[in-house]
Amino acid sequence: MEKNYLPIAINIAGEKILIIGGGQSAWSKIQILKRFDAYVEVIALEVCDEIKNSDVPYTVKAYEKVDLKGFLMFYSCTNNPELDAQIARDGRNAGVLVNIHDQPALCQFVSPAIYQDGDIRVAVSSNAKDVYASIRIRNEIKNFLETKTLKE
Ligand SMILES: C[C@@]1(CC(=O)O)C2=NC(=C\c3[nH]c(c(CCC(=O)O)c3CC(=O)O)Cc3[nH]c(c(CC(=O)O)c3CCC(=O)O)/C=C3\N/C(=C\2)[C@@H](CCC(=O)O)[C@]3(C)CC(=O)O)/[C@H]1CCC(=O)O
Ligand SMILES: NC(=O)c1ccc[n+]([C@@H]2O[C@H](COP(=O)([O-])OP(=O)(O)OC[C@H]3O[C@@H](n4cnc5c(N)ncnc54)[C@H](O)[C@@H]3O)[C@@H](O)[C@H]2O)c1
Repeated sequence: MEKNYLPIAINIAGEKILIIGGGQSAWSKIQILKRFDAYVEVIALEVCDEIKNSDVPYTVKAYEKVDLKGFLMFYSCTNNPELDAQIARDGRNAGVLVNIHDQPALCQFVSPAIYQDGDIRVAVSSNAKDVYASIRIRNEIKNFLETKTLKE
């Protein structure tokens, strides 16, 4: 069935979120999740310096299905399509929400482009069809809201 993403706002403060992979894609995700106070853990064969120098706990190991246990959701950033497909299947079987970096066909949820001003959040999604449109429209909304605030 064709994907049809419901945009929701989910509380992740203190929630356990797993990142599989420790490269720059993983680091980008971690920074966003930490802004929203998630409890993030990483497992990866190799971890980049940014993660090593952060306060995010990481384990250097090969992914195993059992690693998913106890997490609300996870992001796979392994850059390995075969492994990602296996991880996506494991996530569904384990009932843990799956995001596979830059592979919307394998995702149960995707991330919108966000504008945040305190408690106000605007999220723009293209149903994972055109991320560049999402970013452009988010920027237009941001400019509109910031100009409006300046005039008030
Ligand atoms: C909004 C944002 C949120 C976030 O990541 O948290 C986000 N991508 C961001 C940045 C970004 N993404 C890409 C670049 C270019 C540079 C690069 O190549 O790295 C940059 C720019 C950058 O990195 O600065 C390329 C890209 N992204 C995806 C694909 C695959 C595909 O489209 O098939 C390709 C290759 C496309 C191609 O063919 O060129 C896929 C996805 N990107 C999504 C979200 C989800 C769909 C959202 C929706 O519904 O519209 C989804 C499905 C991922 C998911 O959520 O699983 C974040 C905004 C940062 C901000 O706020 O400014
Ligand atoms: N935001 C982004 O997405 C972004 C930003 C800047 C640059 N890049 C570039 O895109 C390219 C890809 O980056 P990336 O981070 O997606 O991939 P990467 O290849 O850098 O990292 C993949 C990670 O997955 C881990 N991994 C692989 N197999 C594993 C297994 N079986 N078990 C556990 N861990 C495993 C590796 O150890 C590594 O940490 C790089 O050149 C990067 O510099 C991406």
